[in-house]
Amino acid sequence: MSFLPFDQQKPFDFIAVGRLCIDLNANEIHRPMEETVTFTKYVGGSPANIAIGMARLGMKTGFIGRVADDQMGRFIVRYLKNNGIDTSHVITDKSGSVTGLAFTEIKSPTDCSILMYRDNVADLKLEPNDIDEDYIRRAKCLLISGTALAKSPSREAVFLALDYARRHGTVVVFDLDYRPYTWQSKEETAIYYNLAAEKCDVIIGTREEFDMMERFDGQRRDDEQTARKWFDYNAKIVVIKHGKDGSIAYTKTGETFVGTIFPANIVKTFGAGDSYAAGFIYGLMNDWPIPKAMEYGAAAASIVISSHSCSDAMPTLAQIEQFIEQHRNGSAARK
Ligand SMILES: Nc1ncnc2c1ncn2[C@@H]1O[C@H](COP(=O)(O)OP(=O)(O)O)[C@@H](O)[C@H]1O
Ligand SMILES: O=C(O)C[C@@H](O)[C@H](O)C(=O)COP(=O)(O)O
Repeated sequence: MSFLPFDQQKPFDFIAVGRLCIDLNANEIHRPMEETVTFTKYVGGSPANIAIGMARLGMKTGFIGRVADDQMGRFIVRYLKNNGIDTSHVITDKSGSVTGLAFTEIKSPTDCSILMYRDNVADLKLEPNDIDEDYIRRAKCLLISGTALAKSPSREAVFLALDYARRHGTVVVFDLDYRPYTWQSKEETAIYYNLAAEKCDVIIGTREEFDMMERFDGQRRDDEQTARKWFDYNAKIVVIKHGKDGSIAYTKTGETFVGTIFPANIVKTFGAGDSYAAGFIYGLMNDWPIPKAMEYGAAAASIVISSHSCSDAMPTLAQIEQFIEQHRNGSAARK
């Protein structure tokens, strides 16, 4: 059964809007940042990672965003192009902004953190004028990520993209992607996340991210109550991720699907959510049953957390299928 109206006539499968950054992942793992001296540079930023994941899975993918007018910005654009991603709407910001950097600290397979350098970053300079209505009209699916709502003018640009998507029947997926350090206040964060979520068809987030959105609601919701809230707006599917405890998906039509995980030789925990999103959205776009989409998301996540990078480790379809085959009895999504 089809949950979402992906318009097969549209030439682009997937367009992401928002953050294009750099990850600098510690080479000397299992030690604190203070003792780390070398890093490997990768393209990063949650929506960039998801777009790369979708392109690796064979989807015709584009990106709307701003990069700094520097070597890092050019590195990002080149990497996207090399991965077959359309960069016609990736704008070089000329205001003197810089590329956002995420230094990743890998203290142990379960104790990882990210040190972000995000002052005056190019990605948050995205303007409403950068949002091309026709480009969004030509996409089956638009991905927005919450961090792009943290500041103007990027915030207004995202809301405009949302309006264009709704006007033209482009399915909108919201990856909550909550990064506290990008925001000024808890109130502001919850307000803008909720305003955006009202307009989205699919909402994907961790329990903690949904808790942040519900902070001022005066009631504590369980996963099902959280999902139901969004079905009164535009959502058809809500996915709540629980790290190593898997994920749970709810549909507006009343189904619940529990997704378990695959084994992983964990190098670091970040990248799980982005790779899960790519595998899951790919499945939705192919009209698969939701448990199968969740299985591909979980497999992609295990592959990425078993690797050093997020973007560069995004698997192809063949890699996911081979991985699932190898771990056939290790995971299942059940109704
Ligand atoms: N330790 C783990 N082992 C195997 N799979 C994991 C592990 N942690 C996360 N995953 C997979 O990645 C998905 C998303 O992870 P989660 O940590 O909840 O998201 P995020 O990275 O956005 O915080 C999970 O639902 C699960 O499928
Ligand atoms: O999103 C960023 O700016 C950093 C990412 O590239 C990073 O590697 C990461 O945190 C991935 O996020 P996750 O998939 O939600 O763990």
